[in-house]
Amino acid sequence: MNNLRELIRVYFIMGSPNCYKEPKAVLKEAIAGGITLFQFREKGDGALSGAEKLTLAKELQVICKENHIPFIVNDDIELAVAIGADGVHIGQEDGPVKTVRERIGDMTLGVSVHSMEEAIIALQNGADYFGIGPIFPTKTKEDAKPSKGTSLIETLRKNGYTIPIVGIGGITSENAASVMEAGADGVSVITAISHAESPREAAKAIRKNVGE
Ligand SMILES: Cc1ncsc1CCOP(=O)(O)O
Ligand SMILES: C=C1C=NC(C)=NC1=N
Ligand SMILES: [Mg+2]
Repeated sequence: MNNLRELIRVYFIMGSPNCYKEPKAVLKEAIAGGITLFQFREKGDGALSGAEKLTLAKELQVICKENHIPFIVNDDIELAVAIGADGVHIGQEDGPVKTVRERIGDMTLGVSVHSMEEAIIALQNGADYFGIGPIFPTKTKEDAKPSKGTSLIETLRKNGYTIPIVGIGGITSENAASVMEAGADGVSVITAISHAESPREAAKAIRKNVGE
């Protein structure tokens, strides 16, 4: 994916457990509201698996394709390769970055990092962007580490790391600007959009506050 730094500006992440309404409808509304990138993250209580997960992934991928929004898959490398996703996002527990990079070729590779050490190793092994968080408290990821604010983003930038960075965790239209001011290139959001009365209005409000 080219111009990844711009693409991660309003990075919506969602799976069926995060939606009150039909996931397809939520995604269409979020796209109408101005998200710039989408990640399919089918995880947590009630998450689909097997054929149902594959079907939903393909349905959401079609919606993204029709709207020229790149489609990223969380965790499930084999799914990403099988459907020709634009990229994958992995956490520290999803295996060595090097192994994943060898498996996916030049697909975009996002890595969650929680420390300078993890960031340096991920960068050396081929990460294209970092997901850093939780920035603010979140209930969405039950095994999330404690929220640590924007300190790691600021430290990376102070030390001259220019890799694209997206903040994640408890981000809303109210606090999104502070994540950008800390040096992030974008914000990743799940429930502020997926639980909104109007996902379109929620995405629009976030987009407005992170700059066009
Ligand atoms: C996947 C993930 N990683 C760190 S926090 C988080 C959940 C973010 O969800 P929300 O935007 O609803 O706080
Ligand atoms: C845990 C995560 C952190 N960051 C991003 C962008 N996606 C994730 N799934
Ligand atoms: Mg993971």
